[in-house]
Amino acid sequence: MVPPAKKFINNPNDVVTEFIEGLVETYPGLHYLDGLPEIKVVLQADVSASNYDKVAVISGGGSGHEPAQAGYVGEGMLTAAICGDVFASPPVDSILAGIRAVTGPKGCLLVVTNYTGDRLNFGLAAEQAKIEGFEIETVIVGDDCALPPPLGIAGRRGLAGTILVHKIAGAAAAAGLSLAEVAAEAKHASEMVGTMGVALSVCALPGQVTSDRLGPEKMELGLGVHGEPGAAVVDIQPVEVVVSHVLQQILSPETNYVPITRGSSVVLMVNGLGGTPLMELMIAAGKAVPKLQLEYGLAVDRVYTGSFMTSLDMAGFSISIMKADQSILERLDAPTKAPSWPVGTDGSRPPAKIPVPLPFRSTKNEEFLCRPQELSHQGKILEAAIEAAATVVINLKDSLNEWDGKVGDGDCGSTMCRGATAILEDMKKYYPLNDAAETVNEIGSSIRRVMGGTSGIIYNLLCKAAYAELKANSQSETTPKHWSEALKSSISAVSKYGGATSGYRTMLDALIPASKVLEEKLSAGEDPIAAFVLSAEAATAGAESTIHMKAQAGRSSYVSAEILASIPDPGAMAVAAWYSAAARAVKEQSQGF
Ligand SMILES: Nc1ncnc2c1ncn2[C@@H]1O[C@H](COP(=O)(O)OP(=O)(O)O)[C@@H](O)[C@H]1O
Ligand SMILES: O=C[C@H](O)COP(=O)(O)O
Ligand SMILES: [Mg+2]
Ligand SMILES: [Mn+2]
Repeated sequence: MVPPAKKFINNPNDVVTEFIEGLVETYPGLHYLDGLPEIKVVLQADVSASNYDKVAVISGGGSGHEPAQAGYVGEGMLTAAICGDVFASPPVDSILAGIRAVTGPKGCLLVVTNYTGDRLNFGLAAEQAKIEGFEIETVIVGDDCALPPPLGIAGRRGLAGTILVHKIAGAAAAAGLSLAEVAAEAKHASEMVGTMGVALSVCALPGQVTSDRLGPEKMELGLGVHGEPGAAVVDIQPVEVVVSHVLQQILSPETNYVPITRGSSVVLMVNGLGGTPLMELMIAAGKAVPKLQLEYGLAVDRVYTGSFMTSLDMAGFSISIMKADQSILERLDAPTKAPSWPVGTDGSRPPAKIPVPLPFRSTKNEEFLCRPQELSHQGKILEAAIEAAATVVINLKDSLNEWDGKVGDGDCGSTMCRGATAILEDMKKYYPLNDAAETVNEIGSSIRRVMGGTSGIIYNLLCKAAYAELKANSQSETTPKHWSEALKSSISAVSKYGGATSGYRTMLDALIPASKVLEEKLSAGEDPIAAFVLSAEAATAGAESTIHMKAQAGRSSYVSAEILASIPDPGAMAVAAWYSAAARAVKEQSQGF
């Protein structure tokens, strides 16, 4: 057994919480929303929703990119940062807690990196916040220039250019502008910046074994900040050659990702990915500036070199180039107290914890929900199915992480395991198991509480749609036909929001065949349990068939076909596992009667 990567950590599950604890001790101008362990929000110490007379600027995303995003919280930059687990976007409830904590009457701008998980979790949180009466605008940043168009529905990744967007939005908000004006400046900035990354090594996730995909002689060009494979693997070159290649890729007139032409003014950011010494970053910056000036005819007005948005301990860097005008330069130069923006900062002691503004489980749920004293026949079957499904997901954690490490960012198993563990705990406490619809709703709220990432929000959507369908149609008893309809409507919801369908190499490639077989067999009058078991076989076959699919959604869409060709989609394999375990459990449980 290869041991996990060596790290200065305690429990790998606690790294984000313990990072924030250290951060707020270090920078007294920052506070940590206290009270609920799942909610990891860092905010400006002196801001509360009731007294805030500026537009709040909120960002966030998966952790592992420190100092992004929490290190950019401070007057003149972000008002709050929502921290997800490592490489997994934060769940909806955390984002909502952050919005509620800092948003005043002028509203809130969400600056979101373009990842499926972030887009959907922040998107749903924005919808909910609007219902609660908040003014919300969202700007999505996708500055990656590594891959040429056409890109799948995942689009361009949000990379270090996002930090420049934060600064511009934060300065515009500090200047007293309205929400529409701040959003317009942020959107404009996001359209002016392009980024590309390179790396010598792959990052090591806390508690996981490090992959040695590159070996001693190779480097990767065009990668993101999550360790997923880059666009190309090449022999190591001198940094000067690497810099030339990166500049050419960003400024390519073919992709035309940024409207920079001879004579333009630009801002340069050379960003370390966590494991690159400042010496090497400065060498890269020193080569990039004269190339931009002499070879591309650009005026380089500002240079920022340092580690601004990392990928844990990855040895690598990215270069971002933003087309600058007077207004952008003024925003970048405006003062800020954000500790990780490269200027001085101050703050008032002592650091304190302040409570999360609103409980995320409504009091209605807390008062009225409890596990029934006596389970009905259906309740027992449901309990056995949930228990089996959750247990198998927990047991599959390492395999899912390993697959996701090859075709994604290595967190799928950890995210799924977190959800499954919460489901088992909450089920014992308060799932109303005799009511199938309400139980599905509660599974959704367990997921919403602890599970971020793409899989978190997708399962959240699945549960919401299934609940609505079951609630509308299964008044007294939930029949197999109701379940089949609920599955169909959850799949439609996931397709609607996530944009993927059959053949895109996602969990839908397990869910859709399962749903079809279930519906067909039930309509043909097949015994419902046999139909469930047959549909589980279809889920498994569907999941395995993803090995041969090109990825058109999610993070795998950045990964080359050769790498994908030997690995199944982790999300689909997870579905096959829990769905099959549930079918087996239902069969066994029913035979017991
Ligand atoms: N648009 C989408 N619709 C449905 N499922 C998706 C979509 N994008 C990705 N997925 C699923 O999510 C899984 C990855 O989950 P996870 O690792 O939690 O998220 P992330 O890739 O954001 O880190 C993939 O294996 C795939 O099955
Ligand atoms: O750190 C990663 C991103 O912010 C989260 O994206 P994801 O949830 O889609 O993996
Ligand atoms: Mg992730
Ligand atoms: Mn992942």
